[in-house]
Amino acid sequence: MDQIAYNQDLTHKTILVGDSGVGKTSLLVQFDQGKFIPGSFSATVGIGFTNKVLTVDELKVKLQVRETHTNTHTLTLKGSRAGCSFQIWDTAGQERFRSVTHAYYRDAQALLLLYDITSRSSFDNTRAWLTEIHEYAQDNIVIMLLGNKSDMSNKRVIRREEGEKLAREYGVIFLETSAKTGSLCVVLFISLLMVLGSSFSSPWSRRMNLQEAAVGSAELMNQTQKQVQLLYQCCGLKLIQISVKNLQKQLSQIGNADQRVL
Ligand SMILES: Nc1nc2c(ncn2[C@@H]2O[C@H](COP(=O)(O)OP(=O)(O)OP(=O)(O)O)[C@@H](O)[C@H]2O)c(=O)[nH]1
Repeated sequence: MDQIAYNQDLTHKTILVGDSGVGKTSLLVQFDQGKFIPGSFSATVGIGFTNKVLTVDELKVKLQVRETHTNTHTLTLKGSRAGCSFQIWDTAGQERFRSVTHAYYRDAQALLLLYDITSRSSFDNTRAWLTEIHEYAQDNIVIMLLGNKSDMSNKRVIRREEGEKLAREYGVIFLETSAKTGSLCVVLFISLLMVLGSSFSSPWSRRMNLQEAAVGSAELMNQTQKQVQLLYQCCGLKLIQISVKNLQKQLSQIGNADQRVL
């Protein structure tokens, strides 16, 4: 395994929050492993590491997911040339872990707030989450509101427009995702990294290539392209063009994952 040097001072932290059961862990696992594991995640026994390499604009980055205590995963992205690292923390949604979650807010640069499109209460609770976020997080934190489980259209109770409206009200980015199908999971995380990475000069802020396993059909890729454009418009960053053809080509070359479980 490559030894990748990075500067601890440039660590960017992202946290996933939202009610219990909305799919935070599933979304992170989908991004990390390109798969969906149905059923509830229980307490992780021991410590696991997964490493894999993907390419963002010719920059090789190493992903590291660290599973620690109950439902808490850390995903670390270490840029080999960028000299920075990104960590994505998955928090437990249950009330009893809330004080632990608060501690993570303080030094996070980005936050993914999830609700479940089949659960009215999880959507209603996002307002309370947002209040809490504003209380504990940094003022300039990047927030994304995510309506997860978009694959369950027959059980949908929250219309997309409701999510969009709430996001507009709070001035945050909105996307619907599915940890099951992988819909937008990859682009979501990569986009977030790009948003966070925009504070660095090249290569993070240049044109990017996506190389990941979780995105499927051409239709989804078209949708992905549109969503990325939307994200960048929302974030005030320059529009980044992603060639669907190039993306398809790269997706077919997947397979360089280096996975290890201790
Ligand atoms: N159909 C469908 N099911 C999902 C999706 N995401 C998560 N689930 C299911 O929803 C349940 C809860 O998912 P988790 O990922 O454990 O939710 P969580 O938000 O991490 O929950 P806590 O750790 O308790 O905060 C599991 O049974 C998942 O399989 C999705 O996108 N689609």
